[in-house]
Amino acid sequence: MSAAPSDSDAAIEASDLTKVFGKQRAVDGLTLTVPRGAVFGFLGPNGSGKTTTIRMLLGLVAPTSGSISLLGEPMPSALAGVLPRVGALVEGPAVYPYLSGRDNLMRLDAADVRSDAATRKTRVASALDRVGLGHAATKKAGTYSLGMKQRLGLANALLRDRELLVLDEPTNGLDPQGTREVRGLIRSLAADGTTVFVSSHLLSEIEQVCSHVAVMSAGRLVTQGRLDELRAAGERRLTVTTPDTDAARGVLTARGLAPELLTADAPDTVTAPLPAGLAVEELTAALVAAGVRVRGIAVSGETLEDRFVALTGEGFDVAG
Ligand SMILES: Nc1ncnc2c1ncn2[C@@H]1O[C@H](COP(=O)(O)OP(=O)(O)OP(=O)(O)O)[C@@H](O)[C@H]1O
Repeated sequence: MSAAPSDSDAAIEASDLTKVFGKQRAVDGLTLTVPRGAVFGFLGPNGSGKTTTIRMLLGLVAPTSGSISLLGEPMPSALAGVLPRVGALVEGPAVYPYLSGRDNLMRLDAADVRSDAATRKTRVASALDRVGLGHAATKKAGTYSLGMKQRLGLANALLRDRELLVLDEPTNGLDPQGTREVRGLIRSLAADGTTVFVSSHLLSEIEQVCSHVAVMSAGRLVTQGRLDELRAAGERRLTVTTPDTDAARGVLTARGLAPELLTADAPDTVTAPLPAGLAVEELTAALVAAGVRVRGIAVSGETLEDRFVALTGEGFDVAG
C-alpha cells in the first residue's frame, strides 16, 4: 500500500534539534530516531516540548538549529515531496462548523492536489467508519463534541494510505471508550505497516500501544528506546521476610547484594536491590543452608511509571 521505502531505516531522524522562543528553550538538543514500522510513543508532562517538536518535524515551525530527516528525506528542503506520505493530527483540526463531518473531509481531500477525486467518496466514508464516526457523518461538525472533532481530525489523516502518521495527543477529549478505540486504530494501522509517532502525557496510553518510547522533560530528551528494554532495565528488588534478619543480611552481603537498613515499620524484612544475573532460587537455597528461617521471599520490579518519574522528576497521569 505504501510507496517504496527509501534507503533509511528510520522514519524520523532528528539531530540536535533546538527551538528557542525568546529566552525559553522549548526543545533543547533533541536527537531522536524513530525506526520504520514502530509505534513510537513521545511521552512527557505538559509543556515538555512535545508539540513544538512535532511542529518542527512537520515543517510547521522552523527549528532554531539542528536537522531533521523524514522518511529518509532531508527537511525542510524535501517538505513538499514528503508531506503527502505523512498523515498528521496536530492540536485538533480546524473544522468548518456548518458543514457535516463528511463534507469537511470531502473538502479537505479536494484541497489535496494529489488525491483522487474518483475515489474520494469511498475513502471519506471508510475513514469516517474507521474512526467510529460513520453514524455522525451527516451531522454538522459544529455540533460535534471535542472527542468527535478529534476523531474527525484522525479521519482526515487516514484519507490516504500513509507511510507515517504523526499524532499529537490523539486521545485528548476522548472518553475511555473513545480512547480504547483510538488505541485499537493505532494497532491496526501499525499492523498494516504504518509507522506511528504518537505524543501523550499519559503513560498508560503509551504503554499499551507502543513498541518504542522517548521521554521528554523540560525540552530535553531523558530516554528513548524499545519499551521492553526500558522495562527490563528497571531495578528489581528482593524482599526477604524472616525473624533472622542479621543472618539474612550476612548471607545476602556475601552474595554481593547491598541490603538496606532495617526499618521500624517492617522489622522482619530485609530488602536489597537485586543485581541482574543473580538467581532468586540460589539466594533462597543459600539463606536456608545458613539456617535463616525464611517466611517469605519476593522480587518486585520497578514499574515504568517509577522509572519515568525518576527520570523526569515529575509525575505522570497514569489513568486515562
Ligand atoms: N509559540 C510559542 N511562543 C512562546 N513559547 C512557546 C510557544 N510554543 C510553545 N512555547 C513554550 O514552549 C514550551 C514547550 O511547549 P510545547 O507545547 O511544545 O509542550 P508540550 O509538551 O507539547 O505540552 P502540551 O502538552 O501542554 O502542549 C512551553 O513552555 C510553551 O509555553
